[in-house]
Amino acid sequence: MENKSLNFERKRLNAILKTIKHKVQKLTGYASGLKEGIVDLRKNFWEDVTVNVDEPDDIVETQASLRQQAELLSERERSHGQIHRGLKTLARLEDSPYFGRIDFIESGEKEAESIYIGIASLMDEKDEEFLIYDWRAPISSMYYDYTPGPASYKAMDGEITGEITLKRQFIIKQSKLEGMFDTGVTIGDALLQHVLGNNTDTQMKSIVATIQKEQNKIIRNTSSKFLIVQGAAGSGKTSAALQRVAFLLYHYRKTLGSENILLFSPNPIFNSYISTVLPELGEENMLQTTLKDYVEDRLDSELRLEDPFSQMEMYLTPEDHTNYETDVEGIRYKATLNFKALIKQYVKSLSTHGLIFDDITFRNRVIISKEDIAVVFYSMDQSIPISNRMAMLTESLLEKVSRIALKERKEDWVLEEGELLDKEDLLNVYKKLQRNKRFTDDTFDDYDREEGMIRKVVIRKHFTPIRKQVKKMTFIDIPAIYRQLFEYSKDASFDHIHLPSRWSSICDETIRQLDDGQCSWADAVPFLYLKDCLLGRKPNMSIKHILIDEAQDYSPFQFDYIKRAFPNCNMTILGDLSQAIYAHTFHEDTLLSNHHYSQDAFEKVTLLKSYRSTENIMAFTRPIIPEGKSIEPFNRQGNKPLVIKVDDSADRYDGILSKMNQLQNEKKETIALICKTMKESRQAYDHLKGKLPIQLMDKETYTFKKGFIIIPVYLAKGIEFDAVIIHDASLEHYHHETERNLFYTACTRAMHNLILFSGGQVTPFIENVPDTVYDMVDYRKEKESK
Ligand SMILES: Nc1ncnc2c1ncn2[C@@H]1O[C@H](COP(=O)(O)OP(=O)(O)OP(=O)(O)O)[C@@H](O)[C@H]1O
Repeated sequence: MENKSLNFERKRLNAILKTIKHKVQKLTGYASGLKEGIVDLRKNFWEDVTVNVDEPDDIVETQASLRQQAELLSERERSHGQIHRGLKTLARLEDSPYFGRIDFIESGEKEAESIYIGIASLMDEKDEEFLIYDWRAPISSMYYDYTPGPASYKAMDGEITGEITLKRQFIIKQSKLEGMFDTGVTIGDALLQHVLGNNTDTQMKSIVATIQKEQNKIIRNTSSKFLIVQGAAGSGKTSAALQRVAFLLYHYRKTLGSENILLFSPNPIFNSYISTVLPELGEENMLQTTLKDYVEDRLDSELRLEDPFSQMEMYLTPEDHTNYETDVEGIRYKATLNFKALIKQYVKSLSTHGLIFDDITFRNRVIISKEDIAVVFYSMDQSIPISNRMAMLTESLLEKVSRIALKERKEDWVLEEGELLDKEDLLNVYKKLQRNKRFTDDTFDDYDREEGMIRKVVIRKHFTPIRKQVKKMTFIDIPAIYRQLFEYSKDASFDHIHLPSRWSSICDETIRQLDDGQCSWADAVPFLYLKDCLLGRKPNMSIKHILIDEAQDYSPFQFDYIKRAFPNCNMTILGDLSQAIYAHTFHEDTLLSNHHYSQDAFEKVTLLKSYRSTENIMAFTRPIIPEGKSIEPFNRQGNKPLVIKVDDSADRYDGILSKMNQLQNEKKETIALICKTMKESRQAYDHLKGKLPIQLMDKETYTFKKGFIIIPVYLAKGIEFDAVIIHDASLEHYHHETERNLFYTACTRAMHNLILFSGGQVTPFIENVPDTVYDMVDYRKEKESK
């Protein structure tokens, strides 16, 4: 019976491959014909256009003829593009045409239809029947949602019900059927075991063939404006998010393109880590940014922006900082909506007084003084919002600048400078004169006119940049206004706004940094918020969907800012509270909390099953966090985690070196030594660099290679490795409650092996881990016994 099915599927696969080959041949034929046509059309473009500009009628005709020719060309180019994309899809299908099959009898019908599911649809040669359904098609959803038995799906014209009589999975690689499983449970363990048992890569893979039911809900959700996903480490949040992008691009293909979707990712390495998933699915990548890049773009280099990772280093190395408590309290407070309320209150006060302007200068001379600007601003109707008054002020300053420019044109220096005009400018002046000459024969007039034109050119050259600056509203000194906020609130108290206990010192420190031209990461979004309140802001309308990964690390203020910047967007927000590692997220209200969405349609999905790590590793990591009990491991066995106690640094690096080599011999492809900070990573690198080919990852690293790497935990967010070695899991290193999530995040990066080195007593974070689930050895003793 089994052989019969296998033979049947082999035969069918061969038939499908034949169809694909035919289609490839046909399309390649079309493509080369079309290409020749395009080349010819481009070559002969002007020959086929009737160009005649003698009479107005002829000009209109010429324009029409040109337009027609251009349209013809672009239509052919479009078709060529489509064929090219079609060929690419066929090439992907040829490699692995489908991964699933369900046999479905629709209610009222007698016979089951076999539905084969792959990464794209394929029609038969007559274009009448689907040989393969795209995994995103409505009917395909049953594959992910149901076991054999009653099933239904939502079609265009309503709910279709029926029964699944067979559910089958295939492993097809390089056109060969390598495996086949009939499954009783949702996307059975066999295929998932197979996929997860493999080594990982430096690039994430799509999970299209093994999407789980709970993940499918996230991927296909089209009803919520805010979809919030709280998912355990390794539960497939990022994987589901990327599949979701592919789904949305398919579902809304007429209105949504990859350029309308923006993903906020935790760091640049992550950007490259996930960059191949969508192309693997035949889609273009969405736009990607980090919050740091997004913010930096908007700061206009007014201030030097601190890197979030420098803030992180500071947070994790209290011993290196004198004002540690104050700094951390400042970071936490500036992350809150309380601080936003304080800024709002401050902006209100600026409506009547207190705005700080800059002089507008020209040739080292003040042409409009800051005092005059303030007078104009504050003489406007105070009921008009500040940002609208700023727009009116800009208009009035532009007019004033034009008047000054006109006056300035008569000055002697203008003519002097006119003599120094470059050739091109002079040529333009003469050409213009020449054009005008047909109207006059008077050479005196010409002389005056030439001088006038030269003066105009000189003035325009000088005043264009001034006008540009005025339009950019650089006459408002935002850094000074932001600085003034701390003077304004330093010793004040407000009725409804809470201030932290060390507020006065926080203000002093912030003022010191701003005077130094520095904007701390904690101040970045508040600064931009103030800037927007004063200058107004054009919301981004081209982005229609935003995804925020590692969302637990965003502060409420940062999230609020993103929400306002993209008011029309739907959002998918994914995170794990147990992996919140930033100073501002510890014990703070993060954007995974429901109340951020009280006024908006939102839905929350919780993912509890985790797929990344073996069951043995999960038995070790789950007790580290309070919520660990509810996380369900996926049944996949491996080695027990190993804790190695070392006495000194020589033993530590000896041990790490030997474990790394051992893991490589066991064919582990990505082996990461994870440290708490960058400082620690550098020290480890200095010890190991000559001894094995190891890559040190820092905030400027955008990609990583297979083999050995050293990385601080915060840069490893979202990424995974075959084997993880924790550089120092001692009590001394991880004991603050604030470091628990960091330690958990580090351990949960491991897929197959987890080894922890500890000098002295081991971190108390593993005190709830039963000692049966891991091995502990003393490095020295073990070495001596060998
Ligand atoms: N349905 C699935 N089929 C196959 N593999 C899966 C599936 N879901 C998750 N995985 C695998 O589990 C691992 C973890 O997935 P992913 O990185 O998306 O999880 P995450 O929730 O974003 O993790 P973290 O929060 O720890 O960064 C990846 O190797 C991914 O391929």
